[in-house]
Amino acid sequence: MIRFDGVTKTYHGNVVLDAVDLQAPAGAVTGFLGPNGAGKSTALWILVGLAQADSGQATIGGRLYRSLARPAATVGALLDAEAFHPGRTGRETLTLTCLTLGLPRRRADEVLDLVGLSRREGRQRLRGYSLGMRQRLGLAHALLGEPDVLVLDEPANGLDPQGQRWLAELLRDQAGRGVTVLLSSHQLTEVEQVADHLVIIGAGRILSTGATADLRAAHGTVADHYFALTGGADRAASARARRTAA
Ligand SMILES: Nc1ncnc2c1ncn2[C@@H]1O[C@H](COP(=O)(O)OP(=O)(O)OP(=O)(O)O)[C@@H](O)[C@H]1O
Repeated sequence: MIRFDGVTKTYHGNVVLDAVDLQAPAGAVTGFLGPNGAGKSTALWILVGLAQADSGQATIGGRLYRSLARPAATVGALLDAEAFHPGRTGRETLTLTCLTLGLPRRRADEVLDLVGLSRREGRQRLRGYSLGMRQRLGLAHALLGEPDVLVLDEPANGLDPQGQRWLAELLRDQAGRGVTVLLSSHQLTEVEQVADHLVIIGAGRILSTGATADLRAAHGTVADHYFALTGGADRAASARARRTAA
């Protein structure tokens, strides 16, 4: 279970997250939707201890990330598929993390299989990977420690339609095993199909939360609901930017 309670974050006087409350339950996929600059990545960075909240807290199973006893077995994160060294092969990248975490080297091959990267692709250097292959490697990396919680920032970026379908099945399978999946994305239709719950954020504020089926029943399509909410959030963001510039 992931919880945000009153998380506020300011960068250079701009409020990027404004008293954000959010819950992502275990055994479910929670889609985290919002326009560019809404604060999704900042929220995920705070959750995994890469950025500090000014106030409030984000917890995993009731604990701050930094106080988790076994962080890699608890949380798998894919925040930036470009973060790995381009000169290493996919398998080397995974094996290095296995060694760091005390996992058997064979786990690297297991997760390569799980994300559909072949042995030959595993031996390729990352500078030769397509964006879709890098996303798959990032997912493999997140899955190494068989975590209870998956935190994924735009994992479908660069995946072709088959890749997106595969990702949806992987996430449903993980949720079916009791994993908490928090998935940020811009891809409304794809997220709507995979997510049990949706959280919509705009200009740093939570605009809507609920079960996907309930939001659909109440608002027609999730896309209609999203655009009705975030059109206003865009205007709020522009107004704030103008105030900051003035
Ligand atoms: N390290 C930082 N320093 C200053 N401002 C930052 C920093 N990180 C994020 N921001 C600002 O915080 C706001 C929210 O950015 P964030 O990346 O969290 O949004 P997002 O919803 O993930 O957007 P996108 O969908 O484009 O990835 C933006 O205005 C961004 O410029």
